[in-house]
Amino acid sequence: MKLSLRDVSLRFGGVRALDSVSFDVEPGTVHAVIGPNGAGKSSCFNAICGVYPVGGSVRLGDRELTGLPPHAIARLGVARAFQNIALGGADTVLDNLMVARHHLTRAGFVSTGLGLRRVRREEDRHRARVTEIAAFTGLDAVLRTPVAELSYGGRKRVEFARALAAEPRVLLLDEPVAGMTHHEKATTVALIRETRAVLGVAVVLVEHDMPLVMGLADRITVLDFGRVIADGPPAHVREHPEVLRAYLGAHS
Ligand SMILES: Nc1ncnc2c1ncn2[C@@H]1O[C@H](COP(=O)(O)OP(=O)(O)OP(=O)(O)O)[C@@H](O)[C@H]1O
Repeated sequence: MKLSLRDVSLRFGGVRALDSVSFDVEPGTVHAVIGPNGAGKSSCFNAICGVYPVGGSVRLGDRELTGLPPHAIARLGVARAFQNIALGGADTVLDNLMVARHHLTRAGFVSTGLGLRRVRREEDRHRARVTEIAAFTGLDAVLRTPVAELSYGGRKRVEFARALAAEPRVLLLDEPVAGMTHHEKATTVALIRETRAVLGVAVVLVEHDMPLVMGLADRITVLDFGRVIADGPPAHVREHPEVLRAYLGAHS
C-alpha cells in the first residue's frame, strides 16, 4: 500500500517547516528522508503521524490520513520508532511489545462483555505473535528482562520491535542508528533489510549517517528549508547539484 504526500505544508509562525512537500513511498521499500539540520525531516514524520494539522494530503492506499488523530493513523498501519527511547523501563520486553498491540485487541476495550476464556485466548494469540516478533528482531533471549537492564543498542532494538508489534504497513524510523556502535549499526541495517524483504513493510527513515543511507535506501527524498530539492534513487540524489549545495551550506 503506497504512502503518498501531496503538497503537504506546515508553518510555525513565520517558519515554513514544510513547504508543499510531495513524494511517494512504495510498499516494501526503504525510503530515506534526508536534509541538513532544520530542513523539515521531523516535521515530515509528524505530518504523516498526525501530530500537527497540516495543509495538503497524506494518503495510505486510498485512505486519507490528513485530519485523523494519531491513534487512528496508527490503527491504519503507520508505526513510528522514536529517536529518544520511549519505553516503560521497569517493564519487561514482553510487556512493552504487548502494549504496542493494544489497538489490535478487542478484549482491551470490551473485556467486561466477553467471557474470561475468550479474553485469555486473545491474549495468548497476541503473546504468540509478540514472541515471533521478538525472535525476528533477535530479542527472544531477553523477552522477560526489564528494558532498563538492556544496553542502549538493546533498548533501541526493543523500540524497533515495539513498532513492528503494531503490525504496520509503514514503519517510520527516526535516526535508527544514532549513538550506536559499529556492530549495533550493522545488525540494525540487517534488521531493516529483513523487515523490507520478509515482512514487506515499507520503512521510512530519517538518518544522518550518509554512507548508511546511500547503501540501504531504495529511494531518497532530500529536504532543505522545508522543500523537496531532490527525490530518487541514491545514485541520482548523490550527484544532484542542489543536494551538494545544501550539504555544503552554500545557500544562495
Ligand atoms: N514545534 C515547533 N515550533 C516552532 N518551530 C518548529 C517546531 N518544530 C520545528 N520547528 C521549526 O521547523 C523547521 C523544521 O524543523 P524540523 O525539526 O522538522 O527539522 P529537521 O530536519 O528534523 O532538523 P534536525 O535534523 O535538526 O532534527 C525548523 O526551522 C524548526 O526550527
